[in-house]
Amino acid sequence: MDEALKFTVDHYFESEVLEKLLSDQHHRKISMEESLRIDRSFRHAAHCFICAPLNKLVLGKYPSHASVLMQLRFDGLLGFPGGIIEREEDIVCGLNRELQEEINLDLGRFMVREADHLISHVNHRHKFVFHFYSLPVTFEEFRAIEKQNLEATDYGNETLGILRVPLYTMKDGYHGLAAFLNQQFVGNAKDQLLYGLAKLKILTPEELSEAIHKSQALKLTKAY
Ligand SMILES: O=c1[nH]cnc2c1ncn2[C@H]1C[C@H](O)[C@@H](COP(=O)(O)OP(=O)(O)O)O1
Repeated sequence: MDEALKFTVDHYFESEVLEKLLSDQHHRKISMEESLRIDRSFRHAAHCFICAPLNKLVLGKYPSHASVLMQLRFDGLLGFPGGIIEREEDIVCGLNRELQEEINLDLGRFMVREADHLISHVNHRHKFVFHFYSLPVTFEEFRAIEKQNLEATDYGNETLGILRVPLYTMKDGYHGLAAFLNQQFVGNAKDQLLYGLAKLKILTPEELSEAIHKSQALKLTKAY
């Protein structure tokens, strides 16, 4: 990523304005190096932002430029596929193992690598470090990943199905991404979603700010 964009994205996520909007104040950004030196009483978990480029008019009129995969968990919350890393396990190995278990990712074809790391957060209250990675694929590959999900070991138990994040905005300025942001997310998954969308240049910081503001301003008035 070029330095100018990196500054924009990081600056955006560290700005006081966004800090007030982020859903969970208990997650503090931490570098991968620092997280690996953290007290052994902390657990590590890793989750993955699987995305593909897309040029589609949803419902024939709302432009959408990417597909991003999330899942409905056993507890009714939305999150990304991934999970807890075993004590002696390498983080990327553990993440690939979890992806195989949760969404039946074909590891012969797709594999998350260390270079795909996006951001990590530490939560001192729960003694957890959360690592977030990306897996950019083509749209055809994304479709193949979606189709294989039904055969996952965890499907119907820990995970209740995958979904595509609505990245479009409908005529009323709310339904689509802004409304989606009012769903219930596990941990800091909502902030990870916003971060992934910005870092992979799927949406601009301005588009994200707009969606966040609309999600909060119109939450009560737009319910069906
Ligand atoms: O998508 C997520 N983003 C951030 N944190 C998440 C996400 N999904 C779950 N979590 C949290 C919840 C727990 O504190 C840990 C581990 O949960 P989970 O992924 O359910 O772990 P297992 O599959 O049981 O290994 O991460």
